[in-house]
Amino acid sequence: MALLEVEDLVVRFYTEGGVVRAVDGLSYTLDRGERLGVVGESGAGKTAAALAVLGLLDESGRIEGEIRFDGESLTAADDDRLQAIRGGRIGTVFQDPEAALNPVYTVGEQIAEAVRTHTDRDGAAANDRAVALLDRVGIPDPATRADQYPHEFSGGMAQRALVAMALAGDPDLLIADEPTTGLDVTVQAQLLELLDDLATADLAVQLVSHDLGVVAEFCDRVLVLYAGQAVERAPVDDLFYEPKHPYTAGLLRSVPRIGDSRDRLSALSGTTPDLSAPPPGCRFHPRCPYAEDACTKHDPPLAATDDSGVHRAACLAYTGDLSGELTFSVDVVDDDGGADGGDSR
Ligand SMILES: Nc1ncnc2c1ncn2[C@@H]1O[C@H](COP(=O)(O)OP(=O)(O)OP(=O)(O)O)[C@@H](O)[C@H]1O
Repeated sequence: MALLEVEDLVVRFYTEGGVVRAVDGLSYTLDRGERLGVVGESGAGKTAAALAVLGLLDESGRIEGEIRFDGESLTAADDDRLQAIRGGRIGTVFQDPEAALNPVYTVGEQIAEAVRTHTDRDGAAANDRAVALLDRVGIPDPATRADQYPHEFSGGMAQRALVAMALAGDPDLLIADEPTTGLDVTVQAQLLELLDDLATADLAVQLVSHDLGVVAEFCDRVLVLYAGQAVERAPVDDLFYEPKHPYTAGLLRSVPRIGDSRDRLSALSGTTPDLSAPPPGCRFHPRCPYAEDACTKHDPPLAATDDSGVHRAACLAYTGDLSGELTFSVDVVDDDGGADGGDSR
């Protein structure tokens, strides 16, 4: 049984401008110890999907579908139960660590509070555990640091402290939403190294990121979202070296590369559609260079692109309904960081 099972998830926001279907029929699983990257442009529904799993959508958000964690339905769980799981068996790390810490309590107090809430440790044992967790996430002189306030921490240190807090309940799953965004490049790399060190057979990670480089480096499997739907799902190398969906290929071509003077902006033109009135058929068809008449009528399922079925893409090319062929080329980055000549298929 998978650790996390998401089945036909729909997230709707009720706004003055109409009903926004931020996530529309999303299904995926995450195994124990696995690292799943969730990528896509801004507005793809990455955060809404993560918040739905955590039961953290704001009041205008409504969920349909089924979410199971370790066999237990989270969609059927009451608020108390969800709160116990969240921060306990599912840890979270978000962007903007300074905003996530409370300025009036010391960092150690905040981590100790999470330890008290999610374990049976109390008093001095909880404080000791907080210091041990700060040590675990690589904060030097953790006992002194525990007594400091958030404003005394740099952005990178604050993010480490939040990772420590996320570990308070000894989670099986860490949901990290843009955890390195906003940190400077060196600090980003260090934080990724820390996550790499923590994510073992005992800790699965769902990493939400718009940064394809981060995902390529860290994840085992990748889920590509477009306009609230999964358009491609594959093991990380397959996805980056042999994307099967025109949107993924466009995303990869949009990544700027050192020494490459070609106009990358032409790689993916247009923007994410209005999710209160998405285009009919394949949602990507207005931006797709391969679109045919059929694409305006049929919403393609996430179909197998090979015999094994592990690499799936939602494109009519894989249901036999496209008369043309997909022949996109994708530059891959070789080990020394340069782009090679392109890999035409
Ligand atoms: N609280 C909300 N109320 C109304 N609409 C929302 C709300 N939160 C998200 N949305 C809408 O849902 C859609 C998906 O948003 P979401 O934040 O999940 O995208 P994302 O892929 O995480 O993008 P980003 O990278 O910008 O965070 C967008 O159209 C967004 O405007």
